[in-house]
Amino acid sequence: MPTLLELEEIHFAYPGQTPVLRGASLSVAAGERVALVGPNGSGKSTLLRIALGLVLPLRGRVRAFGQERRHEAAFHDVRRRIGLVFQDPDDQLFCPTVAEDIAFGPLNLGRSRAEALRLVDEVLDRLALRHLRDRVTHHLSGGEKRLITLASVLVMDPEVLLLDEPTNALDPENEARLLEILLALPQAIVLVSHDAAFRAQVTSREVRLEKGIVVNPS
Ligand SMILES: Nc1ncnc2c1ncn2[C@@H]1O[C@H](COP(=O)(O)OP(=O)(O)OP(=O)(O)O)[C@@H](O)[C@H]1O
Repeated sequence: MPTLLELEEIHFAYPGQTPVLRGASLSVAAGERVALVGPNGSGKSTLLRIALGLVLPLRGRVRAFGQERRHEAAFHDVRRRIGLVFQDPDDQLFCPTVAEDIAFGPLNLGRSRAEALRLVDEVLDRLALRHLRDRVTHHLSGGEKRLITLASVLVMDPEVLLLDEPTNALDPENEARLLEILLALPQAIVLVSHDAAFRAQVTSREVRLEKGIVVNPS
């Protein structure tokens, strides 16, 4: 299977802080399901953000879909093809209504309003969330927001899904539904989750971020 995403020897420090990543490497092949684990604050979310160019590494290389990506412009294509479900839905949802939030990506890609709204309805039906379509986004519950962030990513039909604690705030029924949805998807997945049972069901390989580098558990 072709390698879709390759992070090589990534070094990163937030301004004024000790380095969080000190040579972390991770590669993801088409269709692969990888769990990224590690203690709180070990840099898992940071590594996902680096994959999309939301923060730029101090050293190291990001290769996506066969090309090295260094500058903001080179990441636009990456963000269309790799979808990140943020740990905090409030970082992702910013439109007045659910439908507008989900339509934002397709509209941004130049789809017509009618076409974007058709895609919104399609993804909401797929996730059994049609009843939330016209709700005010910031009035949704934590779990509902999380499911809508997933919808806003799936509507773009990305080739790779990066999921940062996707089960946070989900009740058992919605967690089971999320699991069913993920298992039915063809995409490669990188899953950050502290929930070992959920990881075991979704992923087939586990890597650990420890002291700034990715190690494979023995
Ligand atoms: N925007 C930021 N500015 C400064 N420091 C940050 C910022 N974002 C994260 N950090 C710090 O960088 C470190 C790594 O954070 P990160 O969120 O990547 O860890 P994580 O492994 O995803 O943690 P968790 O398991 O708690 O979600 C932490 O010490 C965090 O406090």
